[in-house]
Amino acid sequence: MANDSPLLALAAIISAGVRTLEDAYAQQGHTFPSLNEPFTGPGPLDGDKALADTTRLIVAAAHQIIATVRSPIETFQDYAPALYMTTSLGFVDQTDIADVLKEEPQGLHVNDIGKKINVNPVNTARILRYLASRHVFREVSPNVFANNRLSSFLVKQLPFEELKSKPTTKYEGAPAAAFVGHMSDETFKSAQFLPSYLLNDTPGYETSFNLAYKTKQTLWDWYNAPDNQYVGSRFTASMKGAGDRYPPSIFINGYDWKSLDEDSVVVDVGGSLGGLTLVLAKEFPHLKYVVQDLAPVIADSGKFWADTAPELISSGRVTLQVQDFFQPQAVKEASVYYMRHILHDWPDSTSETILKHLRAVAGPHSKLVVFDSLMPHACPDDSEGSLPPPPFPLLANLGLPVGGFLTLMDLHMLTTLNGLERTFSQFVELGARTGWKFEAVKPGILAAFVFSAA
Ligand SMILES: C[S@@+](CC[C@H](N)C(=O)[O-])C[C@H]1O[C@@H](n2cnc3c(N)ncnc32)[C@H](O)[C@@H]1O
Repeated sequence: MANDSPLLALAAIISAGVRTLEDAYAQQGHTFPSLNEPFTGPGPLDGDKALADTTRLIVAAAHQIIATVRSPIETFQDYAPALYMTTSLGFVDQTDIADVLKEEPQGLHVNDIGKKINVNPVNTARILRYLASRHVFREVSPNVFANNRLSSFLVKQLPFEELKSKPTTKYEGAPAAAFVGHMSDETFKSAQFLPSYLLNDTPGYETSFNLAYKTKQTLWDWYNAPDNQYVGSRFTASMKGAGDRYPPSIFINGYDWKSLDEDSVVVDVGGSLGGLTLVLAKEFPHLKYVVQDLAPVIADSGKFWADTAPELISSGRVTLQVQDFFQPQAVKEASVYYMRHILHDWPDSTSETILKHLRAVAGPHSKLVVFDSLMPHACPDDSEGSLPPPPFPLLANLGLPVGGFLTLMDLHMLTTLNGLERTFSQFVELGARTGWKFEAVKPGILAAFVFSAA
């Protein structure tokens, strides 16, 4: 019986999902994008929610089938040295190889690549072959490499050295490269210290990042130090890329913004450049928005708005404001204080301080809207906001594409900031401890929690 066999059931999920994808593309007169071709921008079906769900099921099943059929030793030979993926991608970022190959659709010999990036060609080939064997780049003939769909995503437009020497220049339009840089540089160094941090081998440090860099500064203060402006800007670009990945419907439907009166004031707490506010301001032009962040970020934000929607600044619809979470909140009795990817950056004690500052100035009708990941358990769970049970025999949190990503982000938060991705009850309890009453949650790839000040 096919469905009694986990392997056959996994294979069936994959083949049914692939059929759905192929049919959907065929109906639109397209073929599914080839891995061999460079990425040329979002495809016509990229925003289709049902197809995104199908893709997640395929990835979950494919990953689980590999874990099932592969011998355990081979799996650990893959998992334990995963650091070489990180370092190889970091090398590509620092040497601009994806940019070098951008104008070379037929590929370039490693001797020529080596000359252009000033690195020994034999070693360059070793890195590129490692990546090509994992579907990043393509070895089109011996020692000749070309961009493919994945590697072309790392094109930056500006060379690494130029980005580095102009601290205010961001990785514009290259969020994947910014993410790779952030992960392969300060994160990679910090993660090595995670076991030591957890075992408290070297007491007195708040995070693995602190231990790695022998600093007492938070990651935020460190980013804002004059010597680290480039890494800080890179992180901001990476954040914007992560934010832009989310379908706007999460934010538009996450709260009943339409119900707010004309000129109601809403505050993007820790809004970075203001990417989320831009989404909301376009959809709900009747509201007044305040984007708050630390001074260097608000300086970058000014440039972002000047480039993208200067009319919203000049009309006073959007205001940019320097505001530290840990100082009394300047905007009193706002209709909504909203925050995306903020609470996961901080441990409970600090998150409480942030929320109490907001509660102290909240009016009786103020709401708090928190957009953050909702951490699912890896086992079945019937708490509010939890995922619907997936098809047999997938992990309850779907493994790699959902639970895998969220647990990765959870460890990333722990490593760099001592933050955490929270479960449903952790969110509700955090609200209750700070005077914010849980009202509703809309689950999804990013959950929207609504709390009231009442
Ligand atoms: C993970 S990012 C999220 C940014 C934005 N909400 C988004 O979703 O794109 C966290 C933001 O918190 C800001 N931040 C960190 N410490 C802060 C503080 N003490 N006061 C105000 N903002 C702070 C950072 O500068 C950064 O922009």
